[in-house]
Amino acid sequence: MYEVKIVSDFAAAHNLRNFRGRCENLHGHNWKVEVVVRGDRLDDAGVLLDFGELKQATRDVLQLVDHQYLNDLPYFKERNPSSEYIARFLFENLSARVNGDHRWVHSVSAWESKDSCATYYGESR
Ligand SMILES: Nc1nc2c(c(=O)[nH]1)N=C([C@H](O)[C@H](O)COP(=O)(O)OP(=O)(O)OP(=O)(O)O)CN2
Ligand SMILES: [Zn+2]
Repeated sequence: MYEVKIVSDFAAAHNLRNFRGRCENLHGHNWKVEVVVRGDRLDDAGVLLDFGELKQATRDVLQLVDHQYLNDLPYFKERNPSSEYIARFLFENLSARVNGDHRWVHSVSAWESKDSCATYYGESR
């Protein structure tokens, strides 16, 4: 099994509904995002997935959330824009772009601060 990982980031505002305390108020974070892709076969160049391609796919997906008020996005109308659900949103959108027969998005981690992170792994693999 092979694994590649890239990191990226985005900035956004949110507030957490039904959350006890100050996070119910409008505020923002600079999220750091880690994307892990796994697979069992390398291409003719000996790579699982070009880092550049993965970074570009990640940037494309991050455009959906960067500098947005996350609560306004349809995905977060019924789900709180917690780091857990943000990681899941990114995972689902990236999987649609990156997954193939021999490689798949394994996890997406959303670091809300330098010491707090949530990770989504998906359900099928
Ligand atoms: N599991 C999760 N816990 C929390 C989330 C989350 O997405 N998943 N989000 C928040 C809020 O976004 C909040 O903005 C975090 O605020 P902060 O004050 O930084 O949180 P802490 O209390 O952990 O900060 P310390 O200053 O380090 O105590 C909260 N929780
Ligand atoms: Zn927050």
